[in-house]
Amino acid sequence: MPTGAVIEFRNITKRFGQVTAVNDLSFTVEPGRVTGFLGPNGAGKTTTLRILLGLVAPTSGTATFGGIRYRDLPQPLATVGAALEAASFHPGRTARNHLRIYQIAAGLPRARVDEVLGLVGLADYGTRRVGGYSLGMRQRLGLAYALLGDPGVLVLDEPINGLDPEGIKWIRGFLRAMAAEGRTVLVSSHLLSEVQQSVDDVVIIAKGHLVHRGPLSSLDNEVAPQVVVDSPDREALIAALTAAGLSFIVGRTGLLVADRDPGRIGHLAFVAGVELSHLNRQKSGLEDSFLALVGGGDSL
Ligand SMILES: Nc1ncnc2c1ncn2[C@@H]1O[C@H](COP(=O)(O)OP(=O)(O)OP(=O)(O)O)[C@@H](O)[C@H]1O
Repeated sequence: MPTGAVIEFRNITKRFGQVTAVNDLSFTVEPGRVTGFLGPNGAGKTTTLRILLGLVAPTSGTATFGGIRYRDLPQPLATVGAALEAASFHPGRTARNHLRIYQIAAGLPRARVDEVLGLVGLADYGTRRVGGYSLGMRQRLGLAYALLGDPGVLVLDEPINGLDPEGIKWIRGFLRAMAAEGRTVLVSSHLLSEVQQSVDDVVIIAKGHLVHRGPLSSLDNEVAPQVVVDSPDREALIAALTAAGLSFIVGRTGLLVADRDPGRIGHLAFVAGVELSHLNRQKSGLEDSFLALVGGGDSL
């Protein structure tokens, strides 16, 4: 059975000219667990993963597997399986031929190709040209490639993107099974809701900075916008809240105000002459905490 290694990012910074894509990022990812690497589009997730896999040089800092940088790993395919993009397969080649190329290059047994196709549910499609694959099937092929060397670490960039409900259900079980076997599983996503049912731990970044890390449950009430309020005239309500110096974020159910007292918000709206359509006190859910941590829903 493969052994998972600890992934460690230590003070990773990456600048592209004027843009600081990743800013002094440090965290570890543990074996035997699925870790969600979350943040809005542009937060720096892909850059961080590319640094981990030796595809981009960091401006400073180190990223290692069990203390070893990717490029120094004696057997990279047997240590780390990565799926960064789903689209880069030659359309005229069959899935089996794609995998054969890597299997031969890595000196793996030929039978491994059909094994991994079976593991990702593509056993019946291995002889089809990849050009005819759906996005979901290409995602699965990317996973098959990642699994070729039976690695102890899986690094997957947005693996749920483009999957249909059946595929989403499948990959959730797949990620769980991989971690249950002792692997280290790091999965990026810009949507917490997408991975919520699959992850044990979360690492959340925004604008290249770490904003939260811990077990998924640590997000519950991590940030506590306690009152949900809405109005048929939302702009007037926003103006009244802003004038009162109250901070809020725009959630799915209304404005989430960082205040514990609905009576106070109701009074404030009454004084400002703003009709309310919704007012209640709420324990913030995981998604609302996530949105608050990454700076609201605007950029999602
Ligand atoms: N090669 C590059 N040259 C210049 N800027 C870049 C480059 N790669 C990334 N960036 C910038 O770095 C920031 C982080 O991008 P990155 O792709 O890592 O974010 P992300 O969290 O993966 O977002 P997404 O989910 O949209 O890919 C963005 O502002 C992006 O425009």
